[in-house]
Amino acid sequence: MMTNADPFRRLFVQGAGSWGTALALLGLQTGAEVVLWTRREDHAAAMRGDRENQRYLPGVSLPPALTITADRGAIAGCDAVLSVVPAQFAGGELAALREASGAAALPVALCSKGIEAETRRLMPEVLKAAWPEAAPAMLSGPSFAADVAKGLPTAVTLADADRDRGERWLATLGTLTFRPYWSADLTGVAIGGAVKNVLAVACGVVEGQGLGESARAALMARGFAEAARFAVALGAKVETLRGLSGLGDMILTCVSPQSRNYSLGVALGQGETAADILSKRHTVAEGAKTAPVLTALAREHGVEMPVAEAVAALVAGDIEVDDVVDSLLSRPLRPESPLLRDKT
Ligand SMILES: NC(=O)c1ccc[n+]([C@@H]2O[C@H](COP(=O)([O-])OP(=O)(O)OC[C@H]3O[C@@H](n4cnc5c(N)ncnc54)[C@H](O)[C@@H]3O)[C@@H](O)[C@H]2O)c1
Ligand SMILES: O=P(O)(O)OC[C@H](O)CO
Repeated sequence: MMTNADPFRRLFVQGAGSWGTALALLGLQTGAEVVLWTRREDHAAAMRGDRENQRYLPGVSLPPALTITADRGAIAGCDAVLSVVPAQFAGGELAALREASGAAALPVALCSKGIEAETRRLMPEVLKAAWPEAAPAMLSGPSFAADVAKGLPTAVTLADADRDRGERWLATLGTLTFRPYWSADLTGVAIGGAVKNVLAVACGVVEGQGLGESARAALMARGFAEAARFAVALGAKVETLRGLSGLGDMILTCVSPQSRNYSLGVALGQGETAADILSKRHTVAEGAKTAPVLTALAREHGVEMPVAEAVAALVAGDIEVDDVVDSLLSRPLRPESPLLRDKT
């Protein structure tokens, strides 16, 4: 137990991809009753039959205590929700769950890392629009589902503007090996998680092009600077970006072949097209959908984000990979001071 706060007792986990499944198992470990919801009945039936999520988290047993369902009505009696649906589907799924709950005023921890393309909303704004009665929290940080499911040490940020409710989330999810740290800055946590996916694609491109680790480190540092400028422009705290959900997750995702976003970048760097790569996968690489909406939002706020712009152009197929590298390398030389300058 990490805190003396009362944990939530019955969790509804919305989304049975790899991360939803790993988080559902964490909830069971801290003693909660957990309902794992998937949108497809055949997926629910397969998981119930196999006691394994073979599609998204193979090799991990799902204990009998875990309730697995495709029925949103199972939210009845739950006292908290973890929403783990890819960012582009989160709004619709949250609205449907609100209806199933009878518009209940439940705490909802948003665990997706992206920006809704259609509305340019960050995840807390998506929740507010879809389910205004819900009390928002954000869970984000360096954490591969497979690592968490194996019980490997992991630390993340849990943001909730209400400290007491935040402590309840820490009590609900914290274990000896999974360490959530509280923050009040939901906007900063939402931005860190969304932007790091885009930067990871860029770092993968550097790897795919064989440009070397020095180039990748430079790109990470410049990418962090643009992420921090963007976050400050949207009212987030720069220290949040320096924490687990910002810099921490960027370090993990920008160097690891285990990352879907980094792997997408590697394939782009090797000359494949985004359309081809994404059509072959059934898992999400959130950075592909986030890059264009991120750059649009940045322009709206007067923040230049050249790394994100390059990723957006590459994913859209508007530019060749060689030209992306040339454009990044040919930017003018000038003082570094990344956080003092809001326009490059
Ligand atoms: N996997 C991780 O290690 C990890 C860690 C932290 C955060 N996240 C974040 O969690 C979120 C979910 O990712 P994941 O890795 O669990 O997904 P996944 O790639 O493992 O699985 C895909 C998920 O998308 C769902 N999906 C696909 N099409 C859909 C649709 N039309 N409507 C609703 N849902 C649909 C599937 O049902 C499945 O739950 C993402 O935002 C991701 O960035 C993932
Ligand atoms: O596989 P990725 O790139 O979606 O990254 C997963 C997690 O977000 C890492 O923290």
